[in-house]
Amino acid sequence: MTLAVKNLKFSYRANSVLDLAPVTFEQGKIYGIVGKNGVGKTTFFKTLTNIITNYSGSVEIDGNNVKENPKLLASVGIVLDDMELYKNYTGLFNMRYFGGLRGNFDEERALALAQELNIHESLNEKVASYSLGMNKKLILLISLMNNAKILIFDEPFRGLDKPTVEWFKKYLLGLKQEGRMILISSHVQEDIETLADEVLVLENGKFIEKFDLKETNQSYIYRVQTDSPSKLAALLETAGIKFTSQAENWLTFEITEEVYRHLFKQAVAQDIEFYQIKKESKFVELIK
Ligand SMILES: Nc1ncnc2c1ncn2[C@@H]1O[C@H](COP(=O)(O)OP(=O)(O)OP(=O)(O)O)[C@@H](O)[C@H]1O
Repeated sequence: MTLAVKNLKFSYRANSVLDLAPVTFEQGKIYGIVGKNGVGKTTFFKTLTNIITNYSGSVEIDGNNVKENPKLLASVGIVLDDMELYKNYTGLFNMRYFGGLRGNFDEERALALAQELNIHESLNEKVASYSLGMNKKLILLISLMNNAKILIFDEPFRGLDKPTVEWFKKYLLGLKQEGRMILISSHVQEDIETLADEVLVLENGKFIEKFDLKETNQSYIYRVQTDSPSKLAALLETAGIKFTSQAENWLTFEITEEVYRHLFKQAVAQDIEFYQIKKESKFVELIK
């Protein structure tokens, strides 16, 4: 299964938000969609799922146009931050209602998932009485319960407690193994780094960079605070590695893990002490 976006353009009145070159997403992969606040990540997800339809260009699932064939969205699950549930009804009502819209609702599976998410005991209470986290869990449950082949998550971890985030990350990796396609946005670098196979950086309406996080020889940005900045600088210069120096004896440079290991050994041999080491994927620089 593929999800293809072809020359998608969208504006909120005079505010042009998306103007994308063609891009294709494949099954069995997790894609991180990242960018600064307000660049259009949520808008992008809304265009993929017919929440916004007045765009030009096309969104296609296996070559079929989603705007013209909304039934294709039966294979798509989505979680958006501003998603509204029926607050004056119970969690169970919402689960059955949204499940029924799909036509392939498996209540047993949904209840098992509710148990894993630890909201099964609250399903008979009105959603209005739910905490923010419980509300988010119910939205997650609704997106996951239909066995969707394509899953879209806009900031899915916001509002969840740590154990649920850990559970959910493992669950997502399991879904990927099963061959689902997952698109996820998060402002938390670590979430993207631990989950995504590929990261697409959105800026000025376009995906300006794509990073393959599974590439074995990728380089990272290292920041090291050391007791001997001049000795470390000399080491880096000898190795032909460009670096910049910052206040408080921090040095920043971009190298692969293998080169870093070698550099670290050399530093130890020369009695250079590293007080603090920070390692970041390159996409992080683009969204600061
Ligand atoms: N309903 C709307 N009407 C008009 N403009 C909107 C609307 N929703 C979003 N926008 C604007 O569209 C742009 C993209 O917003 P969007 O919410 O898609 O960004 P985002 O990347 O998801 O942001 P964040 O990281 O803050 O969640 C912003 O300039 C925003 O102000």
